Amino acid sequence: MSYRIGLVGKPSVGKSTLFNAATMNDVPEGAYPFTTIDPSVGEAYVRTPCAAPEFDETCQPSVGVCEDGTRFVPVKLVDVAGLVPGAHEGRGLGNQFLTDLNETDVLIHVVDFSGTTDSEGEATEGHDPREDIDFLEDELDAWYLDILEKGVRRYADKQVEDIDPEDVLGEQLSAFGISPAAIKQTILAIDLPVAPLEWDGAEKEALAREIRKRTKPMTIAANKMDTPAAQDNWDEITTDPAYEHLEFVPVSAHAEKALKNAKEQGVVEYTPGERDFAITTEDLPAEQEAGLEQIREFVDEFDGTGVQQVLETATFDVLDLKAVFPGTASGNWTKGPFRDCFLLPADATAEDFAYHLHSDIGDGFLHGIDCRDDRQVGADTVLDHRDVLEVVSTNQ
Ligand SMILES: Nc1nc2c(ncn2[C@@H]2O[C@H](COP(=O)(O)OP(=O)(O)OP(=O)(O)O)[C@@H](O)[C@H]2O)c(=O)[nH]1
Repeated sequence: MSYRIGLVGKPSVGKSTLFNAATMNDVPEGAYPFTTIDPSVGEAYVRTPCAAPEFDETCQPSVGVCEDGTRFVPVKLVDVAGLVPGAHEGRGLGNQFLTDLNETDVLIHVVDFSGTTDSEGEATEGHDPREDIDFLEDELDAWYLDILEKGVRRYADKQVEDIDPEDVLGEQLSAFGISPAAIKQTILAIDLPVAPLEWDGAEKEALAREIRKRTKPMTIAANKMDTPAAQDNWDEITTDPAYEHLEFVPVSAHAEKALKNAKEQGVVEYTPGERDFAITTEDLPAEQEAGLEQIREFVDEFDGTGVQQVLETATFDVLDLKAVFPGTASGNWTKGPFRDCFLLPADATAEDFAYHLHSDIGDGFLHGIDCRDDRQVGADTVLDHRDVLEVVSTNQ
């Protein structure tokens, strides 16, 4: 399976610019594992240092690319259109928006930090980006609360059946991809009794918010950081204790798009995510050169355009995934070295990895081999980021 990162945000914050910049990659034709039919789903990449050089191998990626020892691992990026602003007028979030949202594993909320778009996406000045951050969180919480309350009512009706509360709530909340066990854990984590009929309004709200945070983790792309107003907002908001629970990444989607365009024209050499690029043409029009020099100042100050960085924050920090390479301890690569690199949950074990590679392995898993030191690895061993593992099974 491929993880899905959802891009959300009100109109005119730069969602399309970010989506296009992130999915516009010069990956060789045919390397795509799927063809894009839905224009709102694209392939983006997250970077991880390739393991092949440590093994004196030249990798042959089956998907994505490897540039100068940096592996670009595919993730799906979904432009979740239709965030309806103006909930204060009672409109709330659109149904399609909510349906699409449920298909994502993590969200990047694109926020216009320049404050030049109002809550409806119309041009303005001095709009406080905090309003947009609060709006989305509050709306999502209200949606979760609504479904949680339905679950509590169902539990009240079913009480005579001697059924566990988490099972009833789990069924009601199943679209959010949370198991009954995880619901119980969440209830206990915020010190509530596992007794829904005892919860008051504030307690239900707190639980809905906690379930939302766990099932729809979010990072903020502070976009349009190439403007002075955005930089002032950045200083204020990222030091505001009310927003400590969120990760913020400074982004200029514009700069990334411009660099990718220039790369496509053969005007610059640029590896996505790098804090530098080289102009390779001598007779650039003065205007374009000045534009690129402005971008150079930005990427130097902010350590890149932020587009790669926000994808990687969502993947590795917020969703807490790790990249694992299938390997061979003997050095006999039947299909070419280091073809694959997979993203797995933080708690994935050697056995989980075996199932990921061979869904038909059944109970044939014997053990793994850590290819760096040839050590045998048991089924329950939790893997580390960038492990290189051979799977040994009875099927071989
Ligand atoms: N200064 C600056 N402007 C940007 C940046 N990214 C996007 N913009 C501008 O913001 C405006 C809106 O960008 P879009 O990408 O169309 O925004 P959107 O969120 O997709 O808007 P909708 O399609 O209406 O949902 C355009 O004028 C962009 O050029 C950025 O990083 N910096």
